[in-house]
Amino acid sequence: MASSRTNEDWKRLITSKIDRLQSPNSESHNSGSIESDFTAIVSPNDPKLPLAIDHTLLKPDATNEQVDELCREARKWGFKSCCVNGSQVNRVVENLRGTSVIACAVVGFPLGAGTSKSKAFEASQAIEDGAQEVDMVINVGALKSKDYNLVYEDIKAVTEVAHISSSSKILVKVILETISLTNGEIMAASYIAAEAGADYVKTSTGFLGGGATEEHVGLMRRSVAYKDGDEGGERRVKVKASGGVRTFESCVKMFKAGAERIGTSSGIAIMESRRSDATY
Ligand SMILES: O=C[C@H](O)COP(=O)(O)O
Repeated sequence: MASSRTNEDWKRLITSKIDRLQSPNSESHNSGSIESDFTAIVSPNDPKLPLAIDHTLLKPDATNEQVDELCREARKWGFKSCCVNGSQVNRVVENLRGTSVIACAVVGFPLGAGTSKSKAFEASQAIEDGAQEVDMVINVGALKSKDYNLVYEDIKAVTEVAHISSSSKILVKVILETISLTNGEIMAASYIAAEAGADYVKTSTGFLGGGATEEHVGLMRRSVAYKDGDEGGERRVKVKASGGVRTFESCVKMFKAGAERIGTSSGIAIMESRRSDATY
């Protein structure tokens, strides 16, 4: 269903949202408790750690053998998912059959500049192939043009496919590409994603350098906090930190800032820090 909001409506809503978030005395400023299943993790030996990690291989020249290895590693360590490009979803699903590790597919990746219809189709194909989570890139150019309705419809095209058309609910993570955005744009994009039914807002593709920062994760967390409690007290929109998260210490920082999922191509290095049994 098309949004009944115009770009002017969105501008008003976003301005009021940002004003509330920036006001030190407002309820919104203090909302968005960062307590989660993962904030208490102080050791890489904590069994919850791998459940927060999307084990990721998104480079364009990834071979079948590398995808198989990714799945072997995910099974060994018990990661939450293997995150891959669409053409590899079938292979990942076959590799992970009978395990608790799920397949996650990226959509509109890494630029996010294609059409909403193509993103929706890509998502539906990935879901048909067995993906249980979909990570889509927003239309960054539309956001910067303040074409908020396009940004919303673009996300909605994917959340509708994932939440309505499939028999089991597929989670949608919305990649903002924070390195390209101002703080105001991060708040606006987080708010629009939450309104469009996102399950997570995610920082980065990892393709533009930079990546997740504690500041951006915290800002995203606060921007979507207004949705908390909508569904039986469950936190409604979560934050995934991705791009440049290479160490256990970095994971801990992201959890403390409000992330409840980490996307990383360094999952093995992170898990192998178990040897030291360090606490932070
Ligand atoms: O979605 C996850 C990112 O692409 C991973 O980025 P990374 O290679 O910097 O860990």
